[in-house]
Amino acid sequence: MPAEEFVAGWISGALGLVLGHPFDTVKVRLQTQTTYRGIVDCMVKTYRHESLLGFFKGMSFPIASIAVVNSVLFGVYSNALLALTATSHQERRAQPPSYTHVFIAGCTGGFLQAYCLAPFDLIKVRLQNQTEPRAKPGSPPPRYRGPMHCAASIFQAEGPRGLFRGAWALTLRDTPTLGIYFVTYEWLCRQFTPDGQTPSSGTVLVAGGFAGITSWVAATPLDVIKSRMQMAGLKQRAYGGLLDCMVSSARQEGLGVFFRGLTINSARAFPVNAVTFLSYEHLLLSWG
Ligand SMILES: C[N+](C)(C)CCCC[C@H](N)C(=O)O
Repeated sequence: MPAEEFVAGWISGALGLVLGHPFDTVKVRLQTQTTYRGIVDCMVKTYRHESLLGFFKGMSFPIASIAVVNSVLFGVYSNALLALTATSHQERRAQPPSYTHVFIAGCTGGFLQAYCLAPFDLIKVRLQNQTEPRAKPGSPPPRYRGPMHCAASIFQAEGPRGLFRGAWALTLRDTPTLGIYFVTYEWLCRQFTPDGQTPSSGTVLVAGGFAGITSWVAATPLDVIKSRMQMAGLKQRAYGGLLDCMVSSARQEGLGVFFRGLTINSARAFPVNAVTFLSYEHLLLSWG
């Protein structure tokens, strides 16, 4: 496996991520805080209090982790398909796997990547929710000084298990929805590509973008619960568990709570996943 291409894949994954991060910060804030009236209000307040930098809080860890998380997801997906259908990536255009196999392989990849993602995602969410402006003399410092300090504080206060707060909700969110992700991607590619041929770059971009949107739409209800459970360690409000978090959120805020961040999740998902799939396909093609 040539190293340059791995680096290229990581960079394009990272590019997608940087592009999507401001949307992600607004989403996390809308999901876990009640001070904002909507997307625009949240953007304006964030900009006023924290400048453009506010939108990029909590980004360094996801950038560092995307190499691991993406390789686990795509690596496990492809190897699960190999085990299920006995075809390698190159053979799959000529002998396309069934959608059931694609779904099972996607769920397997999703399940395993969720565990790699959990601690990074927790730290990201905690940092994104710090609304204090950057170090102004005289103002109280934010609780976490950065990702390492955040990880160390959680570890000290709660031990290693603390770093996996919300991991269950994350696994439940990602296992089925990554199955949906790969099924949507495969289905759209096959619609626009003559049998046996490799999909064009345009097709890959559109199919990747819509795969991202579809899976995020399906994932949003559990995404809200996941973010709330990750924040629960900090706020006074503690949930008895996943179900308790669902029920009490719905009771207090109505069923609409499960769709918080849906618009913004979808807007972010298109560019991020178009770029991710394009680099994935290009790398595999160039490795031959
Ligand atoms: C399964 N779920 C919808 C949660 C994520 C699927 C897309 C993953 C991609 N890295 C992204 O950040 O958009």
